[in-house]
Amino acid sequence: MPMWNIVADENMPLVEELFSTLGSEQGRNNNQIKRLAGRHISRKDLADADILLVRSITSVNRQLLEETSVKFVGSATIGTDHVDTKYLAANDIKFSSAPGCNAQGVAEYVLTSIAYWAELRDRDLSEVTVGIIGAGNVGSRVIKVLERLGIRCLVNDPPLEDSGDARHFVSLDRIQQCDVVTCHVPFTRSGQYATYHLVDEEFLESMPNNSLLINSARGAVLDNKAAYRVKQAGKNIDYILDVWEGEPEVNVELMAKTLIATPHIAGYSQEGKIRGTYQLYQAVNQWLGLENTIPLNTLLPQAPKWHWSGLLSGLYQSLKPYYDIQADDKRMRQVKTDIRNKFDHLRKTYPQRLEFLDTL
Ligand SMILES: NC(=O)c1ccc[n+]([C@@H]2O[C@H](COP(=O)([O-])OP(=O)(O)OC[C@H]3O[C@@H](n4cnc5c(N)ncnc54)[C@H](O)[C@@H]3O)[C@@H](O)[C@H]2O)c1
Ligand SMILES: O=C(O)[C@H](O)[C@H](O)COP(=O)(O)O
Repeated sequence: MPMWNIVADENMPLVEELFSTLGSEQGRNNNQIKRLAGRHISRKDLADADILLVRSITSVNRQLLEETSVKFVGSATIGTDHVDTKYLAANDIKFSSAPGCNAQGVAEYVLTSIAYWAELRDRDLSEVTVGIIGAGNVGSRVIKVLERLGIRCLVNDPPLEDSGDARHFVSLDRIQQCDVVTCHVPFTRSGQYATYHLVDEEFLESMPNNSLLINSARGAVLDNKAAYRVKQAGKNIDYILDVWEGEPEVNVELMAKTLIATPHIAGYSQEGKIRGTYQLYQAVNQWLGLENTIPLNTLLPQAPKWHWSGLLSGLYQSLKPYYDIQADDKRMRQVKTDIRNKFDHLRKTYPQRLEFLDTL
């Protein structure tokens, strides 16, 4: 008899290595692990499941979990907008996500994006100001990387500011005036700090000419239709977009107007995915009162690291051997038709990418 019935997204690495013998130190047998495509996990699949491990494409809610035996849900992601946490709490289902797991990958994506834009548009990064919206795990890391290179950053994060965080924050109006704006907020539809369409037509119109907007948070943080309209009306602004409103749908007209377009892979470093699964392994162990017998460092690849030189000129060319963001853009643009159905495939077959910045 298996000890635990586990259903896991097919795109999550190391689930077998970490979960199949979980509990075996207590004399229990192998657990049963069923791998499924995240977008198609159904209530039927979970009838006998104890543990459900998902990524961001599985909507976890009453519709999925009612009348199943699931007692633990883990999401190997930073974002949790696909999970109805209130429903889980009300039904005594333990929930855990993986805060910060792929923050480094996103920070490296943003750094490379800015370096690419600066090279293409002949901008001197020592004279550029970057506005960061959201200074949590990802935003803070972006700030650290940019400031270490001497790039000026301004930060907007009203929830942190209101909580008494001592860092210096600026208003959203001030962020709009920056040369580069990058979004690192969770997706929230309601409440005092809702981020739905936080970057709207008015915001984009207020940005200076020759500026850059990066969205690697969640698609609907940027009003995609407004972004298209603003560009179509002739505004001189560049977009680098990793996330899309209504994924796996992609607004192809907007995509045609982007400098870089990628299929929600900003955080897709190998290490980020491994950390995501590992954080769930830790959470399940804690839930069951078990020790973490497998150390994380035995699972992570040893990647070659980029040398911080402090030199801003030629930055993109020095980063490119470590992360080629143009290749990611090309993969997405090669999809000429029916991108909705090919979006998940692009993500599933994403080439291995390793983190190149050493400890910050
Ligand atoms: N593209 C990707 O591959 C990828 C990878 C990782 C995370 N993400 C997205 O990035 C988001 C941020 O990740 P994180 O780890 O930094 O999350 P986090 O929770 O650590 O930080 C989010 C920050 O945003 C702030 N915030 C909330 N509402 C705000 C508002 N209205 N205006 C300004 N700031 C606001 C919060 O106070 C917090 O400091 C995630 O929720 C996820 O949606 C995307
Ligand atoms: O929130 C996150 O952690 C990221 O958006 C994550 O990389 C999304 O990847 P997915 O779970 O869809 O594979």
